[in-house]
Amino acid sequence: MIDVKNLNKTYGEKEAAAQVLKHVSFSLEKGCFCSIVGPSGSGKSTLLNILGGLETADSGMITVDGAPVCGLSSRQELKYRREYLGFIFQFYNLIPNLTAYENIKVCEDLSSDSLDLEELMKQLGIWEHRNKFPSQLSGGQQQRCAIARALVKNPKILLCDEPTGALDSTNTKDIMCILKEINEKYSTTILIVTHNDLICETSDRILRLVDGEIVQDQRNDHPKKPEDIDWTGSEGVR
Ligand SMILES: Nc1ncnc2c1ncn2[C@@H]1O[C@H](COP(=O)(O)OP(=O)(O)OP(=O)(O)O)[C@@H](O)[C@H]1O
Repeated sequence: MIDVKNLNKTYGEKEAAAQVLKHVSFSLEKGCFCSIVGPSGSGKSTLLNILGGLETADSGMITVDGAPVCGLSSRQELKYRREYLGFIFQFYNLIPNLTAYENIKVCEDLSSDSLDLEELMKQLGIWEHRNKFPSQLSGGQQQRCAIARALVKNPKILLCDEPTGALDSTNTKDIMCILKEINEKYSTTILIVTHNDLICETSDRILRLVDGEIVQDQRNDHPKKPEDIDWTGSEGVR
């Protein structure tokens, strides 16, 4: 479903130039649950942002369902993002002066093929908090809202940048269970940038980046269920 070929990205110029992605290539099939791991500064977020059209690569090719998604016009790029992509970030990025419900509703309105908002909020356990503003919600509740916002338009690909990084172990477990459930129920392809090795254990694919290069591309034929993992001690691990 996602094909990445020979992706390169350099920040800065001349002496200050730093190549942060080097000849990155991989393919992911539809419904894959993939962890992207590696040391700080290895290029994980840059890769995710390029896949999400938030940044551009210097060279290389990305195709999704056989269609190129690099070098699109702004109109085509908007269409790609609307139809294909949902984003989840470490710090939720909810709009502070909208209620939980309104934060999700604005994204529902973007799609012609959206999921049922009330059902989704109930599934995520946040329906009773629908009239609260983000500042009145706990971190776990805010992240559930952010997940609902990303999911309501029924994206084919969910890009998650350290989604449990700000959460305690109980919420980490809950959020991982939700992401797995979504992956299985809707065959959503999920990519998670993380420093948490336990998340790798739940994934069926693990890409490891070091200094902008993929040094390991591993399949895991027996991913663990998040509910079977003891997440104690992994709180705050991004
Ligand atoms: N906009 C930018 N301009 C210049 N350099 C950048 C920019 N964004 C990222 N970098 C640099 O690119 C490198 C890769 O950054 P990136 O955020 O992709 O790493 P990461 O693996 O996600 O790190 P972390 O695990 O700490 O979040 C880093 O050295 C970073 O300083």
